[in-house]
Amino acid sequence: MNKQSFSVHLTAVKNTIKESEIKITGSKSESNRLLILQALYPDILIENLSTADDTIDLQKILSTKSNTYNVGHAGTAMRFLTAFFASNPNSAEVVLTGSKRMQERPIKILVDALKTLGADITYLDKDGFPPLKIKGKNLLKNNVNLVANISSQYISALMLIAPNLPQGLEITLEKEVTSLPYVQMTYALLSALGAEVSFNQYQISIRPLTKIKKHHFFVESDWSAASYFYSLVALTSTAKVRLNTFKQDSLQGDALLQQLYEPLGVKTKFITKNYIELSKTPRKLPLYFEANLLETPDIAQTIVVTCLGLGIGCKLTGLHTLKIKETDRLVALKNEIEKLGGELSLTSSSLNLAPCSKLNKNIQINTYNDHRMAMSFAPLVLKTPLTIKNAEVVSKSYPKFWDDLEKLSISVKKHYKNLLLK
Ligand SMILES: O=C(O)C1=C[C@@H](OP(=O)(O)O)[C@@H](O)[C@H](O)C1
Ligand SMILES: C=C(OP(=O)(O)O)C(=O)O
Repeated sequence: MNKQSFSVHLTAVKNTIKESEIKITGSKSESNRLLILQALYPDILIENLSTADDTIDLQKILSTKSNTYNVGHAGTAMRFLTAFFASNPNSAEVVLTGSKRMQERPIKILVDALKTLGADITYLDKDGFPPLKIKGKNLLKNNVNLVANISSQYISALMLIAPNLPQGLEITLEKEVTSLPYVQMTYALLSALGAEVSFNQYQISIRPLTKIKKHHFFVESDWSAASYFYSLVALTSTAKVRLNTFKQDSLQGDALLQQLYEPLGVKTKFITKNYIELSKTPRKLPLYFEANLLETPDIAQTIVVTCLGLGIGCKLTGLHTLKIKETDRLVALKNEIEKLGGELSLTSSSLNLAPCSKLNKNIQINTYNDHRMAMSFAPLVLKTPLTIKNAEVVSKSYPKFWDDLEKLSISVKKHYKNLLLK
């Protein structure tokens, strides 16, 4: 996990990228769900698994025997493994921990729910936060209430273990469900596997499953990763980028990019069953772009930075989960946008960007251990040269990001401490 740190200096011909084709890695959300399901039902075969650190680390943990496991920055791995270890009566006592930031990301709602079902979990440091000590048990109770407005990952974590529980599971959700498409993704994967599952607004019911129906799963590529190419195309004057492997009936909420970026001048076309082509359409931009991203929180940074580059205003709501992600993303955005000359005002669940006609030059962007801070600011290179610090953070979800950017004829110069390598 100790990667060598580097910054990247980005330059490009103004408003221009080369027409190109990019193979985006598998969805980390689909991959991480399928890895947990595969650990429960070993006959599952997975194709196009994500190469994200979050997925590779989860895969290693699931295939290694140890007393202590470290998930690094991976929220899904932390939440899914807590439920997995707690419900596995054959698992020895384990300690589950993560990065310094992971130890500040709340997990109490999930731990309380698992304890209600009979789990044996203790906090090793601060109450409500990792690290956790978990002793695996047979969870015999089969109904639980869960607060649903903080992180959908708690819901998915319980759903993933449910078909393997002796009595299945009934979950009653309280408060408005946040990041709903991720719960629907979990539901869809369980149904495809053959589980008897129902999901009616606040009630989820999953029956025990012994014999799976579907064995072979192909992971669609990651729409959140595709968002950076939407931003690049929006910031060019004319461009075409082809991305694969995507599906028209995606399980990923971030496929909404196709509609969200239309008013920002990006057209999406499925040119074959699995290839999309993004192209720039000449159109009058709105003065203000507005959207509620309650269901698609991971693309908030991409969108606000696109609007900054386009010189238009932006009002995004539904962002209350951003402050408990890899960093407080609202504060991080404000700091970096203001360095560039933009003006961003925040509430605890929304942001408002004022139209900005000119960006400051040669700014160094801090990334706060957040892959999405690095990747969302990179497209601004089409407007002004800039440096992204600690650029290695992208490997959390998209290790080849900087290589793929070079395919578009963007110059990416890596600076390792005192060494200039490329
Ligand atoms: O279940 C998942 O795969 C995810 C759910 C979302 O988290 P929240 O439900 O905490 O918003 C999302 O932000 C994260 O990147 C991946
Ligand atoms: C929030 C994210 O991931 P996680 O919560 O799984 O760490 C993300 O990838 O943007």
